[in-house]
Amino acid sequence: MSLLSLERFGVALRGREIFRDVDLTIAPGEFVGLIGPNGAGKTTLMRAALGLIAAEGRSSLAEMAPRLRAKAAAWMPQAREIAWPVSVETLVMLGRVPHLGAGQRATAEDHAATDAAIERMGLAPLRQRAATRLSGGEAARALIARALAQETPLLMADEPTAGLDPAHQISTMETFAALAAQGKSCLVSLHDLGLAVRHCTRLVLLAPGGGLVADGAPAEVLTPERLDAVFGIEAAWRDGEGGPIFQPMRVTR
Ligand SMILES: Nc1ncnc2c1ncn2[C@@H]1O[C@H](COP(=O)(O)OP(=O)(O)OP(=O)(O)O)[C@@H](O)[C@H]1O
Repeated sequence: MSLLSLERFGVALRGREIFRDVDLTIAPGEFVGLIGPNGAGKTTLMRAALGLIAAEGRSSLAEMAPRLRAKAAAWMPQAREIAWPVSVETLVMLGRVPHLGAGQRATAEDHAATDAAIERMGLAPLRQRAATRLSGGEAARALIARALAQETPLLMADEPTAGLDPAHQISTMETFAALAAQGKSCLVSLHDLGLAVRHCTRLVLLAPGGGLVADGAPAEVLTPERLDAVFGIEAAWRDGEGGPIFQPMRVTR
C-alpha cells in the first residue's frame, strides 16, 4: 500500500521544465524530508502532486475526487496569510470540514480532533485569539494544527518549521515523527538539513534543473559529494545522543 505514488511525473511552468520523470512512492510509517536548494522545485512538486497545478505523468492524489483527496492528504502551504479574522480554534476546526456531511454540525469526534491538534501545537493559550493577529511562527503552528486536525493518512507541509523558534521546530518535527510511528506518513519540505537528518526516516533530494537526484536514508543521500555538487556546502556529521548531528560548515563554491 502507498499513500502517494508519482510516476514519470513532470511539471513545466510557463514553458520551462522544472523537473520530469520523477518516480516517488510514500508508504505508511515514513517521514520524508523533501530537500534541495532554492528553486529546485519542492513546492512545485508538492502542489502538482496534490493536483493544484497541471503536471505530466501520474499522481495518485491528483487523480482523486477533491472530497476523497481531502480525506487522504492534508496540506500546509508555505504562505502563512490567514484571510479571515476567525479564532485559532475555528481555524483549526476547518481541518475537519472534509469529515462533515453537507450541513452537518461538528461532532464530539471533530471537537476532540481539534482539541488534540491545538494541544499538540501548544496553542491552548491562543485558542480564542483572532488568527489574523498571530505572529508568523504562531500562524505557522495554527496552520500545522489545522492539518493535524484533518487526521489524514498523509500530511504534506511546505517548510513547516520556517519561522518557528527552536523549541517549536523540534516539537513540530517530533510531532511528524510520532505520526509516522503511528503508521501515517509525512512529506515535508525543509531547508534546515540538521532537522531533516535528525528526524526524517528518508530524504528526497531535488536539484535545480536536475530533478530528483537522490532518495534514501539521510546518510545515503547527503554524501559529501552531493552536498558539494547540489548545495555547494561542506558539513560536519556526528553520531549524537538521540540521533545524528548535522551542521553545515562552509560554502564550497
Ligand atoms: N508560477 C510560476 N511561473 C513560472 N515559474 C515559476 C512559478 N512558480 C515557481 N516557478 C519557478 O519554478 C522553480 C521551482 O520553484 P519552487 O517554488 O517549486 O522551488 P522550491 O524548491 O520550493 O524553492 P524554495 O526553496 O526557494 O522555496 C523556480 O525556478 C521558480 O522560479
